[in-house]
Amino acid sequence: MRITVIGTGYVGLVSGVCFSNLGNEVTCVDKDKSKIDMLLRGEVPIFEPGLKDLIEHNVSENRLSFTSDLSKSVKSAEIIIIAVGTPSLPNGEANLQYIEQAVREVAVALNGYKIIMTKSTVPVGTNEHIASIMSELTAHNFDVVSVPEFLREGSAVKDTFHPDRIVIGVNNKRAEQQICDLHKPLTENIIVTDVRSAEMIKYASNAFLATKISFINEVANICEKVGADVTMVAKGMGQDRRIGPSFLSAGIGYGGSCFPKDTDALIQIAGNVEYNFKLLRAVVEVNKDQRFNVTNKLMDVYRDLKDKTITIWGLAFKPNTDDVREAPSIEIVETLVKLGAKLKVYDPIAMEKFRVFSGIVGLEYCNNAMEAAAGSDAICLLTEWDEFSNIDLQELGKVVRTPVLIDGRNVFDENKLVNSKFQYYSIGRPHFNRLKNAEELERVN
Ligand SMILES: NC(=O)C1=CN([C@@H]2O[C@H](COP(=O)(O)OP(=O)(O)OC[C@H]3O[C@@H](n4cnc5c(N)ncnc54)[C@H](O)[C@@H]3O)[C@@H](O)[C@H]2O)C=CC1
Ligand SMILES: O=C(O)[C@H]1O[C@H](OP(=O)(O)OP(=O)(O)OC[C@H]2O[C@@H](n3ccc(=O)[nH]c3=O)[C@H](O)[C@@H]2O)[C@H](O)[C@@H](O)[C@@H]1O
Repeated sequence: MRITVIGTGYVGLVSGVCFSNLGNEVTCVDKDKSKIDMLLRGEVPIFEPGLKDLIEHNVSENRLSFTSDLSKSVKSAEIIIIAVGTPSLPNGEANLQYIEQAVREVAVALNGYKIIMTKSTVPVGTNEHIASIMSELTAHNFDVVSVPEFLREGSAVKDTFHPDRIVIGVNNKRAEQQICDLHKPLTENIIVTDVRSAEMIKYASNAFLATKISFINEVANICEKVGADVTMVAKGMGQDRRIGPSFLSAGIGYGGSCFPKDTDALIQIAGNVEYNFKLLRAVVEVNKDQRFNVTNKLMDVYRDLKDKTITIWGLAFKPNTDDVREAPSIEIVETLVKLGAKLKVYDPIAMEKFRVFSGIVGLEYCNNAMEAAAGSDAICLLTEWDEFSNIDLQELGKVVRTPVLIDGRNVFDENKLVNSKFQYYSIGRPHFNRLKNAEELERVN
């Protein structure tokens, strides 16, 4: 098959690599020329484990190429994959301007029957809207198919090559056959639905995962008050096959380019048909509050943060990515700056993106975890990079000014902390919170 992928973000690049690796001839297109120039130079605009090698391999086999010439690329393709962004509008609704623009450009370039396969996350009814834009601008035949993407950043390559399932929303048998054939080498678990159901499956899946996270975070907050350990609670719950163990890690809440925007969008989709999605509204509200768990604990220890040196370990919204979109770190750092703290920050790969994206000034960016901790009055761990969980706590204890460790992701276990001098606070594990305030800290130091 000859395939054109429009958009070289996570979804576009990883799909492009996947389909070329399966033997198809794939061209990835982006209107952002700087991204295409980088890709042509052999650089990858995003950090994603395994992606660079796969791109190199498929380019060298002449199955994968990059261009900013959408029209030419569309003309030579049989399948056009739409993978452009669908960010939030101020009211939470999905902004479809990039989709509409891309579709218009595709329609104008059409030179015969093609399948338009939408991988971007789009509200229910959007693929019908895409078909109507196409019909207005071209006399050629086409089919529009919804194939929502379920990859996670940080494990995008693995998720794409070994998906739990593929959902194909399609209203036409000929297109169904071609798109099923395209995906068959990846899994036998292909679920064919109507287009609207496929669009809904994507939002419902993300909303359900976000619900699990907010649920366990609320349980964690209660655990702190009743003296239970949320990690034990999650383990005990997760062994029930009806519940499952995943997405029950309590912490500082979910971030990223998708859960926050997709939960907001689903609330709006419901609102547009006069349905108040009360449960999902609560999920979003719980998530917005949860990030302040870290700053609240810091305030419990110090009451006043003026002139205190606070270390931030981790800026990315999750490990193994440099993505900081909607990362809880942004609001936490902003809050601490407002409270007068002096901040030393470190992330293994997301610092440059954080600097540009957050626009927060006056931070000291450090070269490694130890350097960031030197002279610190408290370390706040916000992203569970291995570099942090593997740190030598004895050495760490020697470089900090005051040994306070606030673990927003519950990465340290009790055994590791026993012989360290750290006052350790985590999420939903109250028996770990060994000391309560600055006076007590001064007494032990
Ligand atoms: N990032 C992720 O992990 C996942 C994202 N999704 C969904 O996939 C979609 C894409 O997300 P990302 O890959 O994160 O995108 P992104 O926002 O990182 O990149 C989108 C790219 O599309 C390009 N673009 C926009 N309009 C264009 C046009 N007319 N012609 C050519 N290029 C154009 C932009 O320049 C940009 O490089 C979104 O709807 C998102 O919700 C779904 C699953 C996972
Ligand atoms: O639509 C999307 O873009 C994608 O959104 C998520 O993927 P992603 O945002 O890349 O990463 P996740 O691993 O889901 O993590 C999202 C956030 O939830 C947090 N999280 C996750 C799991 C958990 O138990 N607890 C928790 O706080 C993470 O720290 C992170 O901030 C979904 O998992 C993907 O299936 C989906 O395709």
